Amino acid sequence: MTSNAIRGIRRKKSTLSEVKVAVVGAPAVGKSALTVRFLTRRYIGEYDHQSETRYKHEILVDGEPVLFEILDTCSKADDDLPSADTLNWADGFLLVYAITDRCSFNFVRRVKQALCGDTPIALVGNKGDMVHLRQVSTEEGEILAKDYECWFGEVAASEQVTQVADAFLELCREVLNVRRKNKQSLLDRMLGNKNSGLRVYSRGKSDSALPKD
Ligand SMILES: Nc1nc2c(ncn2[C@@H]2O[C@H](COP(=O)(O)OP(=O)(O)OP(=O)(O)O)[C@@H](O)[C@H]2O)c(=O)[nH]1
Repeated sequence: MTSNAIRGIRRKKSTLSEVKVAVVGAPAVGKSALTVRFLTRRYIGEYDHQSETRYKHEILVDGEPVLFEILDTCSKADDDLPSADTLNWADGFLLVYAITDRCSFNFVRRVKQALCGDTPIALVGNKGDMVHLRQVSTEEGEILAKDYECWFGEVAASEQVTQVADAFLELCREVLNVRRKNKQSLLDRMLGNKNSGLRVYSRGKSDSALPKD
């Protein structure tokens, strides 16, 4: 292997961002269907699992290599919110409800209340193919997302590939953005502190305008 190739691999490894995402929502909203759709592009109608599942997946997001860790959570009841471990583990949350299930919409609101204010989230209304059974309007989803200042989309894991991937990718972008901002503000604070003893002097018009004595 050439030294250039080795350097390339080293660079790639060192720039690989890790993003941990938890997929949360009420029972049977399609969390597993969405996760498997994103990871494999396939739809698995009946996905029987009794506990949460964790996946690792490497992809390019806007040209940047990202190691995605996805936690497909498993809620057993409508009042079964994600554990403190999950809340602490994830960098971002895909909040999923089913447009056919009003209770699941209320569920994501309760989850949001349990999160810190600036936690990256994306809001997904799944089962968009079942409009005849709709209980939550698109507008309600949009209003909630506006309130949360987050990405929102209605999707159908059963029929769509790109739209489902978009939800995960948008969340990933948000995690990376927040990370960059936090890094920058930390840097600013450090530099700000360092410079706090310095007086900024700039020569300008005001110099000559000062009264001379
Ligand atoms: N029509 C329709 N059905 C869907 C869609 N997504 C999931 N389902 C169905 O909804 C049911 C629940 O899907 P899951 O993916 O197991 O849901 P889940 O949220 O992971 O369920 P739990 O892990 O038990 O909480 C299954 O019967 C799926 O086939 C969708 O987009 N459209």
